[in-house]
Order: sequence, then C-alpha cells, then structure tokens
Amino acid sequence: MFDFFEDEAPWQEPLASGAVILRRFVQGDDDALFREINRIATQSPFIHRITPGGVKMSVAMTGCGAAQWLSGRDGYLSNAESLPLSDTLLAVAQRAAIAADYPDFVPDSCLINRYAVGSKMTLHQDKNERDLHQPIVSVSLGLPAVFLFGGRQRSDKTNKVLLEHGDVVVWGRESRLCFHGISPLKPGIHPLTGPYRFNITFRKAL
Ligand SMILES: O=C(O)CCC(=O)C(=O)O
Ligand SMILES: [Fe+2]
Repeated sequence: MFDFFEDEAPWQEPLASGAVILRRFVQGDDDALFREINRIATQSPFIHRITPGGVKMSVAMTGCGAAQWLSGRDGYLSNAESLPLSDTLLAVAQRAAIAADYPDFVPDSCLINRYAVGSKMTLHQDKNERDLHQPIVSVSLGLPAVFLFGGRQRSDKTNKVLLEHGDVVVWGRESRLCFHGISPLKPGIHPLTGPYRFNITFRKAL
C-alpha cells in the first residue's frame, strides 16, 4: 500500500560554526523514541518546574540518566533514583553526535521537554554542564516549532528555523554557549504525538 508517511532521506543544514541541523535524522526511530518517552514518563511523570524567578515553566519535563537537571541556578544533581539512559537513547544520541562531527560524545543526561499549545522556552544558554567541550544533542518529535538560535549575547540577532518531526540539532565548540529558545507552540495534531511536541536533549552534565 502507498505509504503517506514514507521517510524522507535525511540531509544536513549548517546552523552556525559548530552547530548543525540533521534533518529527519531520527525519523526511522520515532516509534522507538516515543515508546522510550512514555516508558520514562510512567516512572517519572512530566512536571512543570519553577524557575529561580518563581515562574512556572510552560514546558513539562521529565528525563533519565545519572544526571538530573534542576531548573535554574541549581544545575545538575546526581540522581541514583532516575532510570538509566537506555541503549536505544544512547545509540541515537551518539549516532547524531558522530554525524555532526562530535565523535567522543558520552551523554549522562537525557532531558525530555513536552510542549503543549502555547508552550515556549525563552532565550537561554545551556551552561550548567561541567564540560563545555561536549555538545548538546537535541531531538525533535511531533508538532513543528520555531527554534531561535542566536549568539553568545542575549541581544545578538537570532536565526529562526522550523524544527520538524525527526530533526536533530547538535551544537558545540564555538556555538556551545549560544542563546537559543523555542517560540510558542502552534496548535495541531501529529500522527504520533497528538497535540504535543517533544524534545529530547542529551548532555554530558557531570
Ligand atoms: O525544545 C527545544 O528544542 C530546545 C530545548 C532546550 O533548549 C533545553 O532544554 O535546554
Ligand atoms: Fe537549551
């Protein structure tokens, strides 16, 4: 039968020095990744964290791996209770890192963000990780969202790119401390994830 959701061949789009978008890179892994999200969320339900400024985040979060992210200044905590990074997740993260020319990436943290309609992430830097030589590997599943990617100053001009189901962004080296964020999610229904966008970020945090 004709497959309306036939996978496209992946391609790469440079985003900045040290940063690349691997388009549709995990499209073939989407069912397995979504199963992983649901498995993790069963043990560790999605919650809306509070920022240091006392604001409840619109994005709901869960995760796995030895390092657990705590919102804001607190950074990471080693969490013996959290589920380990499964082979499925590790394999995807490392395959993407290798494709983006970061062959030595060994993540210890997997953060899962769930965006509902209107959820956003304001411009920020990922800088709580101890070793900033390791990249961030960021997987998009479900509804599309506009990703903002700027420079090292909050006021720097931002690139706006649409991230779609199966895309992976990897940033490191000169781009590691670039400000980035997500514009408010538009309403929609995705065949796999329904009314949500999921983002899985892999980091070496500890
Ligand atoms: O949802 C995204 O694509 C970005 C998430 C992000 O920047 C983060 O979790 O630090
Ligand atoms: Fe981030």
